[in-house]
Amino acid sequence: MAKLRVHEVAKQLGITSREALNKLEEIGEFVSSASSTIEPPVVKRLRAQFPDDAPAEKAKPAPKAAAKKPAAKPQAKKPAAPKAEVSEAQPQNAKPAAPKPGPKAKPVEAEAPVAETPAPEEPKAEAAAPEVEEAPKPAAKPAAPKPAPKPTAPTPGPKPAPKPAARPGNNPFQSKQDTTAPRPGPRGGSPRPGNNPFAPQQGMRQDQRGGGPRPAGGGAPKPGPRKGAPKPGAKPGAKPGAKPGAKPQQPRESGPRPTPAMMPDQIQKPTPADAGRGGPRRGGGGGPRRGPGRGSAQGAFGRGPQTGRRRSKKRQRREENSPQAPVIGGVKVPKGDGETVLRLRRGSSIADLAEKIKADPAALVTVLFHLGEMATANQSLDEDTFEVLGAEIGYKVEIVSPEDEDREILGDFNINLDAEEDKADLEARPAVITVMGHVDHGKTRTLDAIRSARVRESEAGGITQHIGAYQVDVQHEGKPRKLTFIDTPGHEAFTAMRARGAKVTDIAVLVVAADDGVMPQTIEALNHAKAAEVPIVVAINKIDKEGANPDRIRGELSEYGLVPEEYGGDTMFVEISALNKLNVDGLLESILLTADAALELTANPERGARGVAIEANLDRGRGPVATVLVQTGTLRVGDNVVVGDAHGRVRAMFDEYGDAVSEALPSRPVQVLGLSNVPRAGDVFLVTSDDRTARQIAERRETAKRNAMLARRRKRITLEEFDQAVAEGKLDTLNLIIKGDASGPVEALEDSLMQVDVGGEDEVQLRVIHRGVGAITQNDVNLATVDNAIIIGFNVRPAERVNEIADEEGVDMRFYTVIYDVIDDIEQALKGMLKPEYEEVVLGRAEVREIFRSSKVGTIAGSMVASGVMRRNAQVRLLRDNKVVTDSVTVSSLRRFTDDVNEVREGFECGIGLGKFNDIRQGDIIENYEMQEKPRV
Ligand SMILES: Nc1nc2c(ncn2[C@@H]2O[C@H](COP(=O)(O)OP(=O)(O)OP(=O)(O)O)[C@@H](O)[C@H]2O)c(=O)[nH]1
Repeated sequence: MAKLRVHEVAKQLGITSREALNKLEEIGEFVSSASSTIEPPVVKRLRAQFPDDAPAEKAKPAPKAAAKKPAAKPQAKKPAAPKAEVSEAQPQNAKPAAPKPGPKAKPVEAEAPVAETPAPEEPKAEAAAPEVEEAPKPAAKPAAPKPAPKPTAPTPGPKPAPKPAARPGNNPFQSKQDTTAPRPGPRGGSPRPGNNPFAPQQGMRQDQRGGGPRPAGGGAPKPGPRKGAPKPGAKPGAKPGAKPGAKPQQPRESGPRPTPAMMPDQIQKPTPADAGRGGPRRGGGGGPRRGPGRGSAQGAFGRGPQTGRRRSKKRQRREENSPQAPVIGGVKVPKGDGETVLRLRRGSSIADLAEKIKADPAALVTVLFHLGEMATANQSLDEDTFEVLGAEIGYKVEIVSPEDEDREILGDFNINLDAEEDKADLEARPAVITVMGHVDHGKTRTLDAIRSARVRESEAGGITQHIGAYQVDVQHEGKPRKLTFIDTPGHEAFTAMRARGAKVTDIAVLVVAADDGVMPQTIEALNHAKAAEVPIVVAINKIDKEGANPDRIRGELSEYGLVPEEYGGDTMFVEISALNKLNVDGLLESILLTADAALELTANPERGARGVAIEANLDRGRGPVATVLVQTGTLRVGDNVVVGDAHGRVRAMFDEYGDAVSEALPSRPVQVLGLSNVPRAGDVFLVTSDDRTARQIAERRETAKRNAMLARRRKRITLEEFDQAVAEGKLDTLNLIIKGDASGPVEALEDSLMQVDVGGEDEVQLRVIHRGVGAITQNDVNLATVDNAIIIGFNVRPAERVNEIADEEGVDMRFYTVIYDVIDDIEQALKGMLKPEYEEVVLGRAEVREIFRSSKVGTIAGSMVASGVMRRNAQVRLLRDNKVVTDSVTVSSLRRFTDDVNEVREGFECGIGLGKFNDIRQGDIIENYEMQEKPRV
């Protein structure tokens, strides 16, 4: 029988084509245009919508049309499945239920009774509905249009191969089977789409479209309502011939459990759709006609079609209201706008991130998994991982620096270390000085000379204790002044404290032996002081020695930017003999003059003390003992203090003479007893209002420290990333530390580097912040840590344990034996050309055995992994007859059966999607490869 077109039917009904189309859509039929043909059952239903014409229609196709579409529509309309694939799969199942019988009147009748059986199941379907609603809506719409084409399909086979599909489900590449066996599937569930790795996507979908599904689903359900409903019991046995036994069950199976192998989501999703809509409609096409049995089932779940529609709208609304709930890696996570910054502490876990964005940690774990990283929800992640994860879900994740973190901790206790002091409260404080210089140039002796020359009268000649620092009295311009010396010579302690963010030193005294001249560690110390922007006073020592040549020192240091005042510069050079205590006063005076000229040293003594721990140890008798340098405020016995992660009440304080003191003013070093444990040098200490606060701060710091240990240390700059850092505005200077086996090559290297063309004026700068001879030491790493420098080792290696420290700190150390290689690398890094070298590594090959098309994911290559492994997101080269068809695509989807997987190993079948690239054919070879970074030699 010729099928009618929409406009023809419209004409018969005396309505416009538009109205007809609208009505069709309203009843769940999607027809693309007025010239589209529609199936007789649909015609009938359409006519039924216009009662006046009812009689006329009955005369026509009424009998067979029965109730095909209704069932189908519901599914179609419903977004049902979260994944398009699934939603499509359903229709299949649904339709199959009522295979082809539809067209024939008899089968329909036979189904009637059957239809009733399904009813009870509907409830279940409904129950499942919520889950379905959770599913991403997007799929819904796409699915809907598909139903339209079906009208044509129904006709095809009156009786879909009864038991055609001989368990196609067992075929991993079922699509084919699907195409042929779509109808059978619905029935007894013979198709077993669940076993088809590609079922959700292609096979099933296509089937659906093919029309098989619909007719089936539609046919089955309707029959019930129309014919069956009125006289439920009458027909049951009537037409069993068609497949009596089978049909009754089909309707149910169609949705809920198509096949045992089917995935749960597939099973559940379809069900609701079918039940919600199909059920009711079938049941009676409306309350009134409904048969008793059915009525009851429907009654429990609302009014069929309407319920479904209402839910659909609700879902739609929800969808619109939460447009930021994308599906990433198959899970739903709230999506950020790409700008929102999330600040996380070091050592934070996925659970912490999830809490901030109110997401399900498990979902984030899945997203991360799809990004190629595996982590549990409570595992600490490093900065890079958070960055990648954040980018994926639309957030900028920032890991707070240790300094910021501490600031935040203190902020929680209303303590602000950066708060400006009221100028009126500020009073002058003594300068704090560190003595640095090359080995054996006399640092210790200089400190001794100062100490012994300036100790308090009563202590003259007496023994002072080493507590890490001491204070001396000086008469300057007729006024008594004080100076505080850090009693640990060398820049190691200085750098270590600086690396911890503590700024202790106000002035550096650079000791240079007049008989030896400027040596590597002289420069090293000089660089450290410069990096810390600390003014320098040069003590030219050992002038008593023969061969002492102070002017040579002045000249040499001028080359390093320390120009003596007498040469027109602003650095004070003082000639001393530490051994003979010669001109120690001159040195002290120069220090004071420099302090007065270059610095404004003030502090507010009238407040709770704050400062830095200079050194600490565990004393067998006294417990933890820490020397702290008060930087502001006054520390008193009885104060509650917190130093790093140690806390306690100051039980007693001692000065450098071993005398007990009751209070310490700014710049005063004192030994403190009463702490809970031993702090580290460089830890900040502060007085708190009560012991509870001190304890809580200490605990928070301890936790932060532990977290930091757990998380991998943040990466500092590497040569390869330098251009990126410049591009991002994070850096404009490439700091280098050069260590070599001899001073000659080091100097030559530095000279050459200085000649490197660094580009235009506003381009980047190259700065050698330190150079030296010998192994790379912890100091070098410390300096690199502080100044974000890269260490160049020229014919030298790191000293013991330094490798680990550099690794922990994320410091990039590079080793060379050829000077030109260094120049080359630096040059390229400056030009942004120093890209890591990569080499291609083939991961595996797969043979394409079947091709499946899916409207959602495009072409899927049903393949067998012939060797190696297929990995999701890895690059792919597609070979056809050994010729490369493309090598610029990646594995965008990888499935084993219905599961998304990250990799599939040799000997297993899988479905491979190459994104938008669809030119895949049977027999093609998919070569999976990745570019791996080649270690530089
Ligand atoms: N003649 C003379 N010898 C000095 C003078 N200052 C220090 N020395 C000697 O130089 C040697 C090293 O002095 P230290 O003070 O230990 O030198 P340092 O820089 O502290 O050495 P390290 O701690 O090893 O880095 C000692 O033997 C001192 O006696 C000086 O002014 N004149």
